Amino acid sequence: MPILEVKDLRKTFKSVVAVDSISFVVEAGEIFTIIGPNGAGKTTTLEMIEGLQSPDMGEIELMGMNWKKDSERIKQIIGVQPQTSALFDLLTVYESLDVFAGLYKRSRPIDEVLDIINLNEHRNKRVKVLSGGQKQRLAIGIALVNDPDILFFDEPTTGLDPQARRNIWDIVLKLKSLGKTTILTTHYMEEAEKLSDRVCIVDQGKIIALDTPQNLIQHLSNEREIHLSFPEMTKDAKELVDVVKEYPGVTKVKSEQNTLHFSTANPEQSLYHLFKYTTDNHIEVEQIGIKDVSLEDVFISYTGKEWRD
Ligand SMILES: Nc1ncnc2c1ncn2[C@@H]1O[C@H](COP(=O)(O)OP(=O)(O)OP(=O)(O)O)[C@@H](O)[C@H]1O
Repeated sequence: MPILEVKDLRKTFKSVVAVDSISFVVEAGEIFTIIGPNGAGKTTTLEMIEGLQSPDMGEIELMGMNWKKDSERIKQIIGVQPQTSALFDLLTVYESLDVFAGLYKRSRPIDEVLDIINLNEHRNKRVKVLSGGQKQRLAIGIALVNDPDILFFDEPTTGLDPQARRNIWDIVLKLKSLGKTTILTTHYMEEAEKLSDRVCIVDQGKIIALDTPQNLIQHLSNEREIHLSFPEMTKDAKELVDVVKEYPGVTKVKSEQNTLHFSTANPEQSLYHLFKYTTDNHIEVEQIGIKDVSLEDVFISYTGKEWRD
């Protein structure tokens, strides 16, 4: 059952079209990620759904309700992670959650929230002494105090180190196991790929692709990047550059130090020929690597632009 439906959403700021006819449906229980480069329109889209900005055009339905008629009821069923800069430095972790819990009719016990965000042992610490990752977890906790059905996290891991980022991923997955629906934005392709049930890639205010990470990757061409390194670059190994160039579907062949790199649209066939050649010619191979296709490649293929975190 769809828990959120967004239809033809549009928002402009003077001459800037921030969001340009965006439509999608999110099913209950999904982790739905909106990913895109800086200025793509992620935050504006999220804030319109959260009721913080009003669209110029389009419709938003949250569990069959809309902001014009049902704003008080919608506020009870959604959870929005505040910016960490909006936290109160002098309150403790527990007090911060307690203050926000007081704003709602429905609530989840604060001890349970502390368990979910893994901050139980820091419950009596003041916000100002928390690390960046702990502050983000507290901000997620604030989104949970009213036990909402739908959660919105805007770039919850930006600026965090890899471990702190993984801690946030664990929380998002825990929330999924509790039956919550999460809509998040991110700059990080790896995050979108690991966490999401479906990914919505946006660029310049428009959706350029929307599907499961697996489908997005599979629909891309079969092309793979392969590299082969040798203990030493013998004459035979050097000649491989010219040999590999002739294989069907092979492009971008180059050799760097002791490694041969190439792309191929026929990975199985190219590897078969390559191994036969190295065996027949007694060329010793040290290491072989095949780069997985990632969401980053999907972005590049749709937009023709490089992806930058
Ligand atoms: N209040 C505003 N006034 C004027 N322009 C705005 C405003 N908010 C957003 N924009 C512009 O709208 C476009 C989309 O911005 P938005 O913040 O939604 O992108 P984003 O994908 O969230 O980017 P980032 O990853 O940098 O946060 C950008 O060109 C931005 O400069």
